[in-house]
Amino acid sequence: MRFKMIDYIYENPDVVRKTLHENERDVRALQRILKEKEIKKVVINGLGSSFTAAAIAEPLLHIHSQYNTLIIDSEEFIYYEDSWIDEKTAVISVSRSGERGAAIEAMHKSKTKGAFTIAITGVENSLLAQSAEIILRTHEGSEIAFPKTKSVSTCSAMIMRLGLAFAKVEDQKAEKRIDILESIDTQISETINIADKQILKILPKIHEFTQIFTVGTCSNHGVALEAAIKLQEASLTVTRGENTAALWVGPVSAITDKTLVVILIMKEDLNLSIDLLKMVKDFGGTSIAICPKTIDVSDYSDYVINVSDFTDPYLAGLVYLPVIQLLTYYLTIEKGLNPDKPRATERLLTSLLPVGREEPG
Ligand SMILES: O=P(O)(O)OC[C@H]1O[C@](O)(CO)[C@@H](O)[C@@H]1O
Repeated sequence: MRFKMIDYIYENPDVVRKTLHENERDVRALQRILKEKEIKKVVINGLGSSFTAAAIAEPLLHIHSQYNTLIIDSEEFIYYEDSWIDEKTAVISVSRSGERGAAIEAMHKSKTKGAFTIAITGVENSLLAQSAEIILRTHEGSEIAFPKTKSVSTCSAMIMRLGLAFAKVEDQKAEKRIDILESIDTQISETINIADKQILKILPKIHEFTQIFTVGTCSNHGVALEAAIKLQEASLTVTRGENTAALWVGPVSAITDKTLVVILIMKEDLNLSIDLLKMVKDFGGTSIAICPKTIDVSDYSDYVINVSDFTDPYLAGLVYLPVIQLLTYYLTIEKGLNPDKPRATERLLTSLLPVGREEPG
């Protein structure tokens, strides 16, 4: 049986390109508004995958945005609102559905404190969209699968674009990255085509692990966090997402022969990743390295899945993300589970949706 999730994963390149293209004018307008309002701080919040979409873009925001930036889970808004939210703050709430209580509440509270509010959402008439001053709509189209894939990519690309828009005029590197981002859909597409075949080849050997660790650095740290959400939501496999170094300094001790470690590797973290791969072997675990063909870790890793040759660590998360999505899809169906509607869907939605609201398709 073919599930919707795999089609959605294949739509990634198109919907990322469309989202960036359709919002370009609004992004430039927003750039001016933030200047006029003399904004000093930006607070980005979301829940679950919408939070990890922001986490993937976070390193880029930290190096380019001229505004002090805080990225938090919407449920943690209460800890920061007194010191971060005022009339010089832009609050960006991210929610594909636009129907998550905490993200909407963060927006309402921000408004009462005079902050400027922006929604990144896929649904134009959602509660979140209704409560924001500016809406940046993601263009993933319909996504009925409960564990989201293409909309995580569109939200992340949108936040990356904003991070670059918030750069100072003289920031030449930001200009270059805008160009790279504009054509990143081809790298995403190439990656999906390569990785899909490679995952299918190794699937019989990797589907029985009961514990998974996913790790990466820079934008791939956010991808590792997203992998933990996705793999648990869909395949029901206990998964921990970490920064590569954070797994290496201690938690690596929990690895056993039941553990699969998925390491997202770039040239910047190659040495660290090789050290970790060696440790995984010493502790009896099994590893998958996700990296471009230009990086050869076949001596250290049990399996390798390739991404396209992409060399920007701040944008790379968008290129590595579909590999995690494909891995989730195949591990889920291999277990005989339905990736579009995991068993907890109804129960979770009852507590996630505001009263009287429905999950958009
Ligand atoms: O982007 P949204 O619609 O706010 O959803 C956030 C989270 O809610 C879910 O849709 C359900 O938990 C997750 O898949 C997602 O991570």
